[in-house]
Amino acid sequence: MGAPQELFYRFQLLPVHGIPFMKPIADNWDRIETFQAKPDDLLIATYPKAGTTWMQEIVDSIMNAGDLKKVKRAPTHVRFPFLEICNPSPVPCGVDVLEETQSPRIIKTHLPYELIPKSFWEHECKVIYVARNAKDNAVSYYYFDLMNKTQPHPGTWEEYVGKFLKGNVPWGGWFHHVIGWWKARAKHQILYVFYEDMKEDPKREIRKVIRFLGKELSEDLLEKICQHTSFKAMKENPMANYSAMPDSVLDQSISPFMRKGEVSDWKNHFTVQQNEMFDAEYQKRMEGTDLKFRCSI
Ligand SMILES: Nc1ncnc2c1ncn2[C@@H]1O[C@H](COP(=O)(O)OS(=O)(=O)O)[C@@H](OP(=O)(O)O)[C@H]1O
Repeated sequence: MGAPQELFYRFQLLPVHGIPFMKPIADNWDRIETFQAKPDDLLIATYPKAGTTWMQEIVDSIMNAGDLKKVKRAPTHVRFPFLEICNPSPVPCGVDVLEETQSPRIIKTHLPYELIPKSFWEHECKVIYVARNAKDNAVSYYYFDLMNKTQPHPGTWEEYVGKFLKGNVPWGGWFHHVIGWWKARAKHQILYVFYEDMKEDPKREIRKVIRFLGKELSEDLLEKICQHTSFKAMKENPMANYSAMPDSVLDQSISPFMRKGEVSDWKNHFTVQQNEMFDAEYQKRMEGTDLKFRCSI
């Protein structure tokens, strides 16, 4: 990105239709809301830290039929424009980058369902949504907020658990996000994938993505993609591990972007009391939905 260090600081959160966003996103909301999608745009939508980068690498590997030279052409944040991201000038906003991006475009977003620009639905665009259990998602987001110098500081873990449950974090609440996109499956072409399923049987989940994209790949290529998108391979791949981002934005000496990549790491962080409080709130907020997560596999 090459932006001068002083451009980046921890942005305040401002509400957009009741959802907290970092100030540059809120300031540019009109341009994001009126973004014009194209019919062959593919959205990879997630709550932050749910497995976006992993799915991006899988989709790019499929689209390039396992040609890893092509897949390693550029870092993740260059290969996949981030729809709503906005930084102070001269760093371009996602909507500006997208205007210059050739189709078919594969677009990253963390927007909750109801804030997706309407043109995506008018063009019946496909969406791959990745969801991760709330406890591991919270732990991953906590470490990310420590190392991402543009997001509000998370405070202590104890403080952060409360903020996460209240949805007082960038892109708002986990419950609202995962349930909103779950319900949206009834109306749109959405493949809803779980991080825990990807960990349990990556080949099975990659096959689902191949089918959803209308592609056919040999078992050998499937194996190759599976290897290339393993946590170990991605952690070592400079085009997938965000090492191309300057330390002034992502300080990987605080916490690596490819941190653990596990299910159940929450058990190393939640106290018994925090876990009971979280479970009680979880039960209330998930009541009435048939959306089920696994906190261990
Ligand atoms: N290949 C693979 N396998 C398993 N896990 C993986 C993989 N790639 C990324 N990750 C883990 O996903 C977490 C980052 O989430 P996102 O990519 O959604 O982050 S972001 O929202 O785009 O910033 C972050 O999770 P934590 O390690 O728990 O923090 C990454 O390590």
